[in-house]
Amino acid sequence: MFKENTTMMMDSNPPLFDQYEFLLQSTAHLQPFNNGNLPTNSVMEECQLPLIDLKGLKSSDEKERVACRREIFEASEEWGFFQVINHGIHTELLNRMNKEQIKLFGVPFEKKFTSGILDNSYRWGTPTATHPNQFSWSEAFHIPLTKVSEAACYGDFIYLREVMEEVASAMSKVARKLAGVLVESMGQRKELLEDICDESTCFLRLNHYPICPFSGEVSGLVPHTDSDFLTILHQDSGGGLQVMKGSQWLAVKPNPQALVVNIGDLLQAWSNDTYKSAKHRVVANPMRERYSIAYFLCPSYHSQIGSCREPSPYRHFTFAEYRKQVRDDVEKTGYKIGLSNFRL
Ligand SMILES: O=C(O)CCC(=O)C(=O)O
Ligand SMILES: [Fe+2]
Repeated sequence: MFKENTTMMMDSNPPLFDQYEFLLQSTAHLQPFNNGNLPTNSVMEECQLPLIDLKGLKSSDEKERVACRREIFEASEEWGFFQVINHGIHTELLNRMNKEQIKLFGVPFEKKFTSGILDNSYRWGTPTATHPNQFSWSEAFHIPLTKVSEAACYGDFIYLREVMEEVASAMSKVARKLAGVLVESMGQRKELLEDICDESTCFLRLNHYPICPFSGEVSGLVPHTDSDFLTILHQDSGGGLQVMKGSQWLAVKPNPQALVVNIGDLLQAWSNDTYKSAKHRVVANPMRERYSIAYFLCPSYHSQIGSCREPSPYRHFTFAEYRKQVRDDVEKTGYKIGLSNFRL
């Protein structure tokens, strides 16, 4: 196990350059193809996502409660993405998390890779990429919620454990509250959500996007939709997150008071496509690194993902089936196909 007092070292970043170069060389004979995924350096309008004040949900005035629920519904229907303020998570906690995250990613690469820290959940680059435009210039830890409290996962990062526990619990509350509103808005009982959501499959993802010298050609995180019910994201102030609306990429303007919320594939399926699981990506940055933390609200593996109203546009499937299909597709093609594989 490693020591927390390791100073920030030049070799903390993974060898993204080598992996990317290798991909470039091994695909040099192929026709270049642009499937619309390539990032762009061109100046893009920053969009203000719908900004929802969650204090409305607690209002003693029923009209205000209804109006807030409607805003959540409409943003999920129109955008699949929104920001929330007065979400109940202290800025001070998020700042502490950010500091611990910087320390964690500052550990030498070899240690992150081999020490087994955070349940062996360290990932970097894109090992499944078969083409440079499938490559993500980033590193991450994906920690199942069931492991967040386990002292053995942290080595000497004792303080990180404390902060992660607090963040996981706070983000979980926000995620469940919002998903509950959305489930009720599609005419379902919110207890159904409580029954099928399970700590063993929910997870936290800590993302780090190192400075990238190829920022015009490669993404920080390739375009994707999330394979969950709903995601809560805290990003730093540097920007870089982009959302697909219609057929256009829009840059999300960071708001230091707000958390970003996005609908995942499973709520899109359950709502018969009323809610949108919108594609999003992170552009790479040649000047500054970026950190974010995401909480993914997921059902237990055996849960059936059905439909709020028959006929459903999708065949019913379990979360385990969905995960397996996504993994198989990525391994075979380099891409996630996602919900369209399940469309009837
Ligand atoms: O870092 C971000 O802003 C986005 C992260 C994300 O989309 C993910 O982890 O699924
Ligand atoms: Fe995502």
